[in-house]
Amino acid sequence: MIRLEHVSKTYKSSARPALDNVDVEVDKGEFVFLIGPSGSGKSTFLRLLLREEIPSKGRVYVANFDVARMARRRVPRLRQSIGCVFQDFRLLANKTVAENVAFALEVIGKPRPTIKKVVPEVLELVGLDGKANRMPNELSGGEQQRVAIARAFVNRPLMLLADEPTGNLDPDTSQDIMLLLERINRTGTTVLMATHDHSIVDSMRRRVVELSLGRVIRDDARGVYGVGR
Ligand SMILES: Nc1ncnc2c1ncn2[C@@H]1O[C@H](COP(=O)(O)OP(=O)(O)OP(=O)(O)O)[C@@H](O)[C@H]1O
Repeated sequence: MIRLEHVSKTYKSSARPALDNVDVEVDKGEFVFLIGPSGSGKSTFLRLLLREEIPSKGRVYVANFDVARMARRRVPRLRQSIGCVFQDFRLLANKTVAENVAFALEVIGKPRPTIKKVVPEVLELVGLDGKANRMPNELSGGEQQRVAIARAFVNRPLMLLADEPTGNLDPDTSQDIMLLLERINRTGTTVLMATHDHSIVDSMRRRVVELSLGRVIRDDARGVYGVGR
């Protein structure tokens, strides 16, 4: 599903590589935490998968895409197969919950009857039935993140990339969001989540890939956040 082969990325303005000879393979349906201190390369890793950046060296494969080498016109197809969730939710403030989710389908040209059918289904899946007509500022942080997850998942992507999805949430709400991500993972969707949240990583005991200064320093099948620390 995801394969990085000898991937290095050095940004123009910096001497040290943000990623340094990284080899990682993630199979379909896996749930993987990407951890490491600030600046260790987690966001760069995710951006390479989306072709928001191109590696300086090495190859990046996502599904059947050779991401760094594919034609630019195919990039939207790649991005349609990847749902994204962020720390700051990134909802459209002037659209309702249902409109935010529908918008993700409108921009890829889904027919209106399909949209009318699947939006309520996905809102129910994320536990937001009854809130379809609320505006984002009428929701709690946890509810806003549920909308963002619904929007990311409504097109049934092959994988979900989550960059610090619980970073703005309290511990209980974070747990609820993790249960939801687990549920999405159980549908067969690969989940890759960058996080600093020790307690979540420790409680879930999933695969942990740890970066330090752009290198993979640990890859545990059922890891915790900090071994020997
Ligand atoms: N657009 C950019 N231009 C130059 N340097 C960058 C750019 N983006 C990231 N970097 C540098 O690359 C390194 C890795 O950054 P990255 O954002 O990938 O780390 P991170 O692990 O996601 O950090 P955080 O947890 O703070 O988000 C850092 O040294 C950072 O300063």
